[in-house]
Amino acid sequence: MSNALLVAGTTSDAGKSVVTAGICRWLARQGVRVAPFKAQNMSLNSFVTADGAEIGRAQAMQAQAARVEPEAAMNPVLLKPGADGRSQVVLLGRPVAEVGALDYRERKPVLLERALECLADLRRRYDVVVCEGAGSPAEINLRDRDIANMGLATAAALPVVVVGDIDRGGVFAAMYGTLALLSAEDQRHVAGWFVNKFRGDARLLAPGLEMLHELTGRPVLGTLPMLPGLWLDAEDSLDLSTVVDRVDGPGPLGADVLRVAVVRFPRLSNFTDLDALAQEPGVLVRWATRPEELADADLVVLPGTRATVADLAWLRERGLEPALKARAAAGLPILGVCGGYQMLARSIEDEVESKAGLVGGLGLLPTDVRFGAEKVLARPVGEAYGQRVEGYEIHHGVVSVEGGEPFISDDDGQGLDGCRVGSVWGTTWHGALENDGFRRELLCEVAELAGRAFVPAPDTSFAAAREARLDRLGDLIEEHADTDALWKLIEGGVPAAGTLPFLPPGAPGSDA
Ligand SMILES: NC(=O)CC[C@H](N)C(=O)O
Repeated sequence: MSNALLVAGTTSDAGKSVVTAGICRWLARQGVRVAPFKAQNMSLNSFVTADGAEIGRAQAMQAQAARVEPEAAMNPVLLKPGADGRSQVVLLGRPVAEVGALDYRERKPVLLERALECLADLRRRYDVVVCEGAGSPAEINLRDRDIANMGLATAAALPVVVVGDIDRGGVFAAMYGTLALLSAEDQRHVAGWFVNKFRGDARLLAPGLEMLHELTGRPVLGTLPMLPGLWLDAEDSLDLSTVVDRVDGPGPLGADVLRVAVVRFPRLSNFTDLDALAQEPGVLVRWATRPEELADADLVVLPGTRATVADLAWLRERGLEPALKARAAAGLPILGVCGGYQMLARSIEDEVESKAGLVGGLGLLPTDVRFGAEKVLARPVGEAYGQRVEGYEIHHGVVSVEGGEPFISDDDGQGLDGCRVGSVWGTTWHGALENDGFRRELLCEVAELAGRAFVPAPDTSFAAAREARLDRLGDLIEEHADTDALWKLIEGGVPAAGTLPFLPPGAPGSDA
């Protein structure tokens, strides 16, 4: 049995992550031990595994869909773009280099080796590995050094399915063109299509699917409907409207809603922290980039960022500093998370991330930040408001606190993390807001400080909401894909030579 499959896409955002997660959940329900894998992910949304490795958030979500523990091998290479066109390369969970696009290209053969080792290891330990590609497999300028799409599929003998987004239009051309621009060797691996985000009449679509099969020799293995309001912490789209379906969701409990404005830093990271707030009935979360947009907010959140000093400079250019200071002086709530918490400090000394040296912070908390070369990756646990708080840490900057009150404490009430002065709070921990009890208490306090008759629902469970969504993805595959054909592909591996037609012209320069 081949026991693996690669899910590629005609474009970024076609829905590879969703299809991968859906296949993982479908297989897990059948009692199959399945693991997700993505050789290389470029994202600022990451997650820390139980053993302290940093991986892409999408693979952590897919591991949850598979009901297995996320681990470094599931995403061996994570690229985190920074302020200066360079990216931090995280290899097997740890940062190893800062590179520009050209130097990165040089490293790819070595990275492919590591990715192949991880994939082989997962295939030994799991019944099935569902791999996700990156971008499009037909990027003809990048094929020679590809490690995430056909470069991986050919090296690891993976059958490939290609997902196309029909909502954008042009899905048949995108699929046909994707195949036709692959070399004969690569084309051998492509075994079928997934049409994603469909919202039309299936009877009208059917002839197109048949024509595509006819034209390419490959069948459509699934036509997945658009799921409105589907929130996934995998997405890098920054589209808060997808986070929660307001029309069908429950309304506020009290007389007022609570307005949360999140400062949209250019290098925003782990904005998934806000998903839990947006899940709360009656909490309206929106982005802000101007002082006027903070004016009527009950809570302003300064979220995490990959580039603290550069994004602090951006915040100042946008004229947000006086607005934040006036808020704090008026006793209105501000919450900083990780990079946002760092900005609230008196001073930031950074020879690592921005190399800017000593920079003045917003001075809203009695704290000072010093960036260290070593990245802190941790999964801490503590308590606040008498509620358990589990979080995760991903940062180079270390905050030292001199005064105020601790925000999160250990069992004995000793400060563990964060600082609070009046209506300004900050914490290094991501994920804190996913803790239901803690989130409700914090929102109650925000409502009181902001003078709103807002009451958090007593029963919102973030974990249950996430689980329900993973189930919907499993349903999507079970109900709308040809699961028998999918299973045959996973078992049978790359179709035998000569069984699938070659579509000309093939990749430029290949001898197909
Ligand atoms: N997760 C974050 O917000 C990181 C903050 C900052 N860029 C650091 O590395 O320290």
